[in-house]
Amino acid sequence: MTVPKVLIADKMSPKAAEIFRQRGVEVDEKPGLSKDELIAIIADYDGLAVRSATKPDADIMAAAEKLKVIGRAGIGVDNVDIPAASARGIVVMNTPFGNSITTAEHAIALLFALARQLPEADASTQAGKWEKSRFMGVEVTGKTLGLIGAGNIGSIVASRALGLRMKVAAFDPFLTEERARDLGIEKVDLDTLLKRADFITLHTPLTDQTRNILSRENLEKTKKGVRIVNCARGGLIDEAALKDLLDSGHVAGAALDVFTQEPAKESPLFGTPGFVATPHLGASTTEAQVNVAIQVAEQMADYLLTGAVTNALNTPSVSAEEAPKLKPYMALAEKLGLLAGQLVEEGVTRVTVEAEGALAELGLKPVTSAVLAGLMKPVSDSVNMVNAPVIARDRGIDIAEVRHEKEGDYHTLLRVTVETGAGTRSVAGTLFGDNNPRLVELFGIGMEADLSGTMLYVENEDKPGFIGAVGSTLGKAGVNIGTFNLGRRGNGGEAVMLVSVDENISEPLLWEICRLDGVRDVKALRF
Ligand SMILES: NC(=O)c1ccc[n+]([C@@H]2O[C@H](COP(=O)([O-])OP(=O)(O)OC[C@H]3O[C@@H](n4cnc5c(N)ncnc54)[C@H](O)[C@@H]3O)[C@@H](O)[C@H]2O)c1
Ligand SMILES: O=C(O)CC[C@@H](O)C(=O)O
Repeated sequence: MTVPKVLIADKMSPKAAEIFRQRGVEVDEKPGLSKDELIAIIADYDGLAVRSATKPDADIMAAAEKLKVIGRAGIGVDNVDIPAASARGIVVMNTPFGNSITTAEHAIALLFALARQLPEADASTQAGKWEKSRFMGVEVTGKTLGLIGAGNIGSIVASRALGLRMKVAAFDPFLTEERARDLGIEKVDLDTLLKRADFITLHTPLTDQTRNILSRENLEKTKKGVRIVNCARGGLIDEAALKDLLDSGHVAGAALDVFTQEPAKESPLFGTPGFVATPHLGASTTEAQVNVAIQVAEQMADYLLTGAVTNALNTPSVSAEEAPKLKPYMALAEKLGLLAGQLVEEGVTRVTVEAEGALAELGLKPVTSAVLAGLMKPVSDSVNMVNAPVIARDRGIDIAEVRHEKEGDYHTLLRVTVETGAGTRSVAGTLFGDNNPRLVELFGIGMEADLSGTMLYVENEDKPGFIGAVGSTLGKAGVNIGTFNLGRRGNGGEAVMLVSVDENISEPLLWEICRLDGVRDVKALRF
């Protein structure tokens, strides 16, 4: 096995490089590369670790021939083109909890900075002005904090605000009444929040639904004298409207850690009374940076070395404990998918993945991804486990997963059923000795086969002399037989054979077999 190689492309705690080396992953640290410089070297790397400065886009990924994983040491992945990564089979992971406390603390720090005008008071005092009467503040105790987004960071902010004896009203469409009760906060709609809040803090990702959530219209609906904090993402607030409302005195204060354009080297907001700015410092504490560096390096090393997937945004998670157990099933799943994909002739409309026995106790999502990757391999060169579910969905293929806790004839079984306009066909396999994938059922006919190399598939009427005829046709063509695997639905009924051969099967040879008496279908398969 070759040693995987990772590039750390942004400034990161040295802990990340230390962990990669300890885990046996080669690592280069090159923060501050331009896009062109990154494109020039990225082909060498299996992993790319970034914060927010590097923006892995489709151009960078097109040059990244070996890249398997992009790790974001942080939460927001808006700097990574996830669809482009998925299309190339690159796993994108983040570290969703490593900097949450730190960012929540920054939001609280900004809340106090606004309540007591700390930056302006500091500048004035250090300028020798001693303007005691200019800086009249407000207490936060008893005030209402309007929380937009009550996920990881929002709920930490809520708990800190409750500790400060604030009341917390949250707008988050995914917040349940039960969770709100557990957090000790009130779930409200956005208009109620805007009307009631003395302070507003934003903790949502930037999406089509949240972009401009504090639009001019919504800012105008806020309570006069409101103070606003944004430690989440630029783009959530209309910055021009915020400037106007600060100027008019409707908004008493606003603190932004994040901006629509970053780095924000200039802004109409700069210098506005009541405005406080920090340069995207939400996650910038020693503790948080060590946390995210350790997490991203561990997760990327796990994936590159063992296949374990944690906190991926474009592929299902596989724990380090499950990864070795799932590995042989993934091989079985891909082979069964590949078999089904080569045997169906019409567009697939539905795929059902059924697990029986031991497999039913494991996570099925990665197994389904492997089935789909195998299924679509005959029609796509670039399909893999990461992009297969996306491609399948884009093609309108309906996917179902079924678990049967009860063991059947085998201690573990994977069945793949494929529906097309021409009907439904299913194949099933098991693991021999816990490790060796074997086909055990083909279109409902019991048959054992090791799916590997080149194989001849023949569907025929069960009649005497047929097997000999196939054998001698292959022999005459100089094709050596490895194994002969047979199955039939009953004496004289439908029969199938899978013959592994040492040479390629030419088109004329296929035609010759096709012309044998009783043949219904013939195919050359590759595994
Ligand atoms: N300033 C920084 O340095 C910094 C640091 C860390 C995280 N962040 C940003 O903070 C944000 C929140 O992080 P998190 O870890 O709490 O994320 P999270 O996913 O745990 O929480 C986000 C919450 O937003 C809610 N949400 C989604 N759409 C919404 C909508 N239309 N209206 C209201 N709520 C909506 C979700 O339901 C979820 O509860 C992310 O954008 C992240 O990038 C910034
Ligand atoms: O890396 C950083 O400094 C910012 C991280 C932050 O924006 C995040 O989304 O985690």
